[in-house]
Amino acid sequence: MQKGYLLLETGHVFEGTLLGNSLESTGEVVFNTSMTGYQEIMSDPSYAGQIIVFCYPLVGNYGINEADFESNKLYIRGIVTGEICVNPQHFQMKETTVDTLNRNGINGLTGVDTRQIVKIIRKYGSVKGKITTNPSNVSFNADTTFFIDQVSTKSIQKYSNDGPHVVLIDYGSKKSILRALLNENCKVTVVPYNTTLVEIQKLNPDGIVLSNGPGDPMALSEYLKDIKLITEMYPTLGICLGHQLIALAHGGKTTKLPFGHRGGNHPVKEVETGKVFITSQNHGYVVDEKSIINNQNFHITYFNINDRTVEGIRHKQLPISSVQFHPEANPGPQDTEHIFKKFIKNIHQGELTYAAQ
Ligand SMILES: NC(=O)CC[C@H](N)C(=O)O
Repeated sequence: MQKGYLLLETGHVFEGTLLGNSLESTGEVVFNTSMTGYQEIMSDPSYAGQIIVFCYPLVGNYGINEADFESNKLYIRGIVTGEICVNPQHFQMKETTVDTLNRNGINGLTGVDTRQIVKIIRKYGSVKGKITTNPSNVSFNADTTFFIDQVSTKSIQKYSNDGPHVVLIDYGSKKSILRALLNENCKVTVVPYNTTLVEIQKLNPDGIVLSNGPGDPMALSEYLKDIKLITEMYPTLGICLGHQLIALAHGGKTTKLPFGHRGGNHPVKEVETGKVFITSQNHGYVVDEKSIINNQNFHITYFNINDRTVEGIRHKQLPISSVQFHPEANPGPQDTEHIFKKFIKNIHQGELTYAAQ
């Protein structure tokens, strides 16, 4: 058992026990309020470069299995827990959480009052932090890594099926998005984030999905022109980062939330029906409300009940829609699975819309 520390750029220091076999790592410290789903959270590529503080006091009690990974590799910079279970039990379990951290060279710290860290992040906003063995090492270098390059697929991946052909643009897509599309019988082609408009046209898709992904959506500004054209050619669904990119491509704006939404119980209201859905979320940026209200072509379809931020938008004429939350769930509620069904319906109706132009 080695002593370790979480140092925050606010000057706060937390002492705990080091997990994993990497001795030092730095990243944006974010908290997740989900009570379960640590495996999906740790393997969600949208967390690339971040240190995840789990609010739920115990992590690891049902181990890690083969089925629930959201990516093949872990891209996080570390986890911080109140308690870690070193002797988990579950019939599907293949390894412990600490085994997974070690296998991926990821750092961790346990035995820390994570509620205190959450209070600090809520007070100061998003903060940088460091997991280290040396509590006096308080320098924080600016991290300008472009993570999408690391998390996106390097080559085109094809999945055959009988339904409509969907091109999934991979900015660090969770596996659950692919699973949800295959579940809807879609033939899916996963393409790298920098695939050009012409290359996508050659694939002859029936619809496009823009995936989730890490970092500031503005880091992809050079691709916005192509994204706008693609969305105007094919029925499109954007999820999380994909949603932010659609908004930006069509003249909207994004801003950074003080400490983000990360958890499995975020209530969103559907404007059209007044229905409330409980959603799975993981984002630090958000589409600016005014920039959509002032946009002639888009309207807001969902908003967050806790802070009234934008949770979904739709084009007024074309079948382009996007959501900030995660309809693919995992972890978290599956209440918004119907978003995928609506998208497939849009694809069929979209054929008519585009043919009429
Ligand atoms: N899950 C996501 O796609 C996150 C989108 C973006 N990186 C954000 O933090 O807002």
